[in-house]
Amino acid sequence: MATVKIRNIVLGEGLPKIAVPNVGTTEEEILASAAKIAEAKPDLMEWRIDYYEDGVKNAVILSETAKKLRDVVGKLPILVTFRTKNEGGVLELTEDAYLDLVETVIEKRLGDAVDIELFHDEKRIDQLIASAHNYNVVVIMSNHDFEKVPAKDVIVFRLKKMASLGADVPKLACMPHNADDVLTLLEATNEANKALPNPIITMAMGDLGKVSRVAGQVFGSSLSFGAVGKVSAPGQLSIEDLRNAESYLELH
Ligand SMILES: O=C1C[C@@](O)(C(=O)O)C[C@@H](O)[C@@H]1O
Repeated sequence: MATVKIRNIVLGEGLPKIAVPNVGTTEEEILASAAKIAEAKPDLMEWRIDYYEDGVKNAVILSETAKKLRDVVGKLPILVTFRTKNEGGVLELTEDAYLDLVETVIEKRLGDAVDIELFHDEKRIDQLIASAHNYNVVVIMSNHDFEKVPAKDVIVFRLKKMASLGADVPKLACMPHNADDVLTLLEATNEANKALPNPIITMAMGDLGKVSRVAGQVFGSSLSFGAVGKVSAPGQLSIEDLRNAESYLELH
């Protein structure tokens, strides 16, 4: 399997990596959470900029905060994510505003990796992926269904589609309502992981989905999101629980 390097971490090799979301809403909160997150030593910090309205509205403010954030976390890899409202995010943006914001994140190199959602204008997505690669920014492409778990073939299709568009790491999160739904997500993960050269990331959300967040080694998800303080999605475990579960379940 091909691996993907984000600064000093390698996705698709060894234990699934742990990302902690930073959901601060002001610069002060963002920097304070970053200090706590860095102290907990995850593999990566996800900066959820949809929580940071002032920064989303003003690229200068966003860049200034990004510089301070880098000083606080040192070498810790940073994934910058604007999650749209349709896919579980906090702020509403027009299609163009979303795509322009992602472009700013890439061209100002606000992080080492960027989240780009699959379901947007394909031409712009193509350009953004090309630009990210020019700027040496890793592309984690994502899709979220907060209502349900799509059919297995749909999940596999979406993950393959992301890879075919040039994403480095395809990612999908969905909401199960019963055990069958969780199995569907896990089966799709196993199938996509075998079919694709890319490391992938999947999770079922909510309490039912928790088991999927610790099952990456078995079914093929290369990263799991754990919380330091506030969660950014339902069912996220604390970083301590996630770390303990991963080492307990380690394959030898
Ligand atoms: O895509 C994801 C996954 C996630 O939704 C989760 O369920 O852990 C959390 C988000 O912050 C992140 O962008």
